[in-house]
Amino acid sequence: MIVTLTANPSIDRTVNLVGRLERGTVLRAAATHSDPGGKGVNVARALTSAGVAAVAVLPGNEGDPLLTALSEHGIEHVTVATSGPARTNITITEPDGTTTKVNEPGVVMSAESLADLQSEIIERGSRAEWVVLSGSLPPGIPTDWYATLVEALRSASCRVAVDTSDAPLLALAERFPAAAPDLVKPNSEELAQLTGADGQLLEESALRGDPTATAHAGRQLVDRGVEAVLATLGAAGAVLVTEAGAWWATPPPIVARSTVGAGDSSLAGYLAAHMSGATPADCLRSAVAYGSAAAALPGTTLPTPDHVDIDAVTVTALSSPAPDPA
Ligand SMILES: Nc1ncnc2c1ncn2[C@@H]1O[C@H](COP(=O)(O)OP(=O)(O)OP(=O)(O)O)[C@@H](O)[C@H]1O
Ligand SMILES: O=P(O)(O)OC[C@@]1(O)O[C@H](CO)[C@@H](O)[C@@H]1O
Repeated sequence: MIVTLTANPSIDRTVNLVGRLERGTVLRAAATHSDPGGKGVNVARALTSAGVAAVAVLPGNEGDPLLTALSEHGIEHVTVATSGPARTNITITEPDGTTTKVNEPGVVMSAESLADLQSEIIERGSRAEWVVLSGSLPPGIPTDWYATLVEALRSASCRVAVDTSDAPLLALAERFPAAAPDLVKPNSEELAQLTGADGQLLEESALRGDPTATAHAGRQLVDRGVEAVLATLGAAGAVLVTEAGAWWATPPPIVARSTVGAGDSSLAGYLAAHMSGATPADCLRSAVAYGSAAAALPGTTLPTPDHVDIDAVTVTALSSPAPDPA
């Protein structure tokens, strides 16, 4: 069983524009649709479609449209009461595929709801193979909460994966190695936040065929206690770094329609393969296959195994980046 935590879930409202996004004008939408969202929710959705048992833990009150949508999608979920309905995050897509996203801050979480959420995760973590801590933290949650959770889950037998950004990510890294997870899934920007690298350069050099800088940045985190770093690089695929080595996987050519949820699908693909006992290289292959399948789908539509072409992904072993002399 995989338990995902989404402290800041959302309804993802996608608006497909007829033309280009022009600031300060009235724009016409060709179509709109809504999906249940939030990073951990997306991971649980993709895992469920892949036939891997998953439960999404999130704040939410009975009658919240997000919970109704989760039930309609057949996603197992557990909620703790909170102070209001889930936020709505807006995705605006233009006909050429350009995507603009506006995320609300989320519902303020009381100390009581936070304590309930923490107990739920720790209790469920003690019976799970993996706990996945994903996404931003809503107002009311201390920025170092993920660090606290990772440390609290140390005594449980589960593995812990974290996918977050900005202050919660930096607060987690400040408490490495005590709070170093089994897996982190930064994108290029997040890897840059953690290591001081230039995120755009990491992606650009991988796109030109050289992922070495990403492997070196990932190695810095392994040296600080993280067991595996799955660094996703958009169209350039992803790099996996562990103590044992580093690998780069590139996706098949696709027409990207919406990358929203691509990172979450990558994480789900990695975990689904890991649960089946796959090698690190094959976990990476599955991550990139799921990520690129998601990027080819509209809005926050997540891939099912039918969308995923594992064999179309190319995996290359990289010469192992040396440990940081510092
Ligand atoms: N343009 C693209 N072409 C092919 N694959 C892509 C493209 N964009 C993303 N992907 C796939 O999706 C994975 C995750 O993408 P990315 O690095 O953008 O994650 P992210 O920033 O975490 O995504 P999210 O928007 O979900 O937060 C990549 O590793 C790759 O497999
Ligand atoms: O605001 P956060 O928590 O950082 O990200 C939330 C979000 O953008 O992440 C998912 C895609 O990864 C979407 O479903 C959701 O809207």
